[in-house]
Amino acid sequence: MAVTGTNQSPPALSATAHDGDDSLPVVLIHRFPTFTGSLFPSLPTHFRLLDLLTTDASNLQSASAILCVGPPPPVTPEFLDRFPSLKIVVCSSVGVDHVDLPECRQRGIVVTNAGSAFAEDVADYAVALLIDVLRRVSAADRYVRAGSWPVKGDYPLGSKVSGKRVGILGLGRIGSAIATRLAAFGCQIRYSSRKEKPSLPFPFYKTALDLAANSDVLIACCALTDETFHVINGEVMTVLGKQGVIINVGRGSLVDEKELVEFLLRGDLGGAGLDVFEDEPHVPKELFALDNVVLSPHSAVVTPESIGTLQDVVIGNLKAFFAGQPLISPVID
Ligand SMILES: O=CC(=O)O
Repeated sequence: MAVTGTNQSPPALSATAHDGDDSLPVVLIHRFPTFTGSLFPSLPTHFRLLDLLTTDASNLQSASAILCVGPPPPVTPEFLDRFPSLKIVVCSSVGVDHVDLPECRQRGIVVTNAGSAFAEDVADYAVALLIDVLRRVSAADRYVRAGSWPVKGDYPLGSKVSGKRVGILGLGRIGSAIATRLAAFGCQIRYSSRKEKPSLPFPFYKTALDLAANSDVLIACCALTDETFHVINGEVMTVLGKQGVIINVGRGSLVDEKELVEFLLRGDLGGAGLDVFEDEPHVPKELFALDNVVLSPHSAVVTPESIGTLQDVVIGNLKAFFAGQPLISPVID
């Protein structure tokens, strides 16, 4: 999961990247050209920020730290070749699928992510999407706004949330926060994760297929890796069944989007709540007409209230690195 989606700007950030005090440690900012937002307000107090898009590359050979804001364009081997002294890539997102982790590991470059800075925000949003799809909140809102209520009468009933078997794909910080919330709603939680977590009271299923076969709703919130690419495929959708619902707050490519569109168009799935897509910001147009689908522009990620925590994590990781201390949220170290 991303501080932002693939190319969105985080909200409410307020100091632009700039050269600063020469005595401060240098941090290179890696961002999309379209990122017109600004950086965390107190970042320039601690570091001299050099924007990769506006700084002469020949000045950057000795830089040891990069801050990815976004996520930005992919951090590939070719990108890393430009920075021979690089030792750390700090990401403001939870998801780090834009970073070639094996390559970083091989080069001895550590990578950090946003840790738990906005796990609650994403979990809240996943629950919102689930309730919206099942109880048809957005669709009913459209019905009222279109003036249909007095003309066509009552809107069709939605489906009960309590009691639903909810399969969570990825029981990390976000998945766990979703589980806590939905358990309080009376849902029956089960999960699939890289590893079983025996201390948790929820049933564990080894594969997405087994999880889907035992769930009414599948929530994707795991990291996107080679192993989880299209982990929700046609076979998984088939066993989830005609009433089954898919919620995705992770990455678009966790779900085979073409298959998903086909299943929804044929009525072979009950619905979907999608905050992420395979080719953001482009969303399959076929979904626009479907009232059992809730679409959202990679908005689950963070709230202004969580930006302060995110800033602490980002700055904390950079400070720890320059001080030779343990990192706060290493993904590889
Ligand atoms: O999508 C959001 C994130 O990875 O932080």
